[in-house]
Amino acid sequence: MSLLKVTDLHVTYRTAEGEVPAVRGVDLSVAPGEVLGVAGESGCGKSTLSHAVLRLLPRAARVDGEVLLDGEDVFGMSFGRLRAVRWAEASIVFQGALHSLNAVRSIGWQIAEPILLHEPSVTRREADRRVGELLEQVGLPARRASAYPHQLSGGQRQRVMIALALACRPRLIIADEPTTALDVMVQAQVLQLLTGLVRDLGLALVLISHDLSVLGSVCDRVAVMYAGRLAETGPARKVFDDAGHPYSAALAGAFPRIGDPRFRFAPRGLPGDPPFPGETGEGCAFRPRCAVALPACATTDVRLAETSQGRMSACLRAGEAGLDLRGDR
Ligand SMILES: Nc1ncnc2c1ncn2[C@@H]1O[C@H](COP(=O)(O)OP(=O)(O)OP(=O)(O)O)[C@@H](O)[C@H]1O
Repeated sequence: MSLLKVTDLHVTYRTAEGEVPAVRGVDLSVAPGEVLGVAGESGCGKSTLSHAVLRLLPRAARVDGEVLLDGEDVFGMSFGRLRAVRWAEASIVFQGALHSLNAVRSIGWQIAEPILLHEPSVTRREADRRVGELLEQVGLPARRASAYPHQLSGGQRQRVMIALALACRPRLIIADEPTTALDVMVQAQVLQLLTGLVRDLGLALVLISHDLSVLGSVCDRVAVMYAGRLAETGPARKVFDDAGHPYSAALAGAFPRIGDPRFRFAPRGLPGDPPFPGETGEGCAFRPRCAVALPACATTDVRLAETSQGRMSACLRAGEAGLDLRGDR
């Protein structure tokens, strides 16, 4: 059974310039103990999707569709229930969270705060004990609780963010680009730690990143997003190694990895930019940047469909024998 189930989610921002359809019909599910990656370039709607799941969007956002958290309808919850659910059942690590720790409070104080707020029966002493345990779980000595954020390295602060996300023992964690500010080695360590904890504790994790190679190595499944829709979903490693959509193929080739024979010469990069929401036009939104587009792609609105067991793609050419979806760019 899914812990998180998103069905036909649409999010449109109302702005002075008009409507911005940021998410256009997304279906996702995540099971306990599973790590789902959501990949895509900036502006594809990843953050909007993750904020919609916990109803954290601004008032100007119109939301349609259904989000079930452990079977409970998130959009139908009272505000009281919603407050109880955030942190305690689902927590989110925001993009740029590394800089959002309070500079004048010890990290122990900051981790204890949500515990004391959400669990009124917990005493200060019990909260401090849990803070120590949480720090050790993320590989920091319990005595570091008295440290201030400036006394920690970027990687250590990121571990604190993970301890914070785990503080109220949620069943779902959403992490939006949690390690982008870190160097590659520390990034890998922190993601291994986060995904390891999630699997050991039987939680569900939605990990958002523009870097498909990172997701390919730490996630169970990935969903690749383009222009507010899913372009492809499938087992993470398979999508990275053998993409079933030209956009995933381009993303997989866009980030060099040492030792990977695909990058013997140079990463291929991806020319152009994603379309502005609302300016996707007719046909496939990726078509103007696609190296293998056919004339039919200009008029056919291809929806996500199964291409093989456990894999789905929204490309007319998916599954065509012998075709390299990266094309001859
Ligand atoms: N509050 C808002 N009002 C209007 N448009 C918005 C708002 N927030 C986001 N958008 C637009 O919605 C689209 C999707 O943005 P979103 O932040 O969800 O994408 P993203 O893939 O997470 O990118 P990034 O990694 O840069 O955050 C973008 O075109 C963005 O400009």
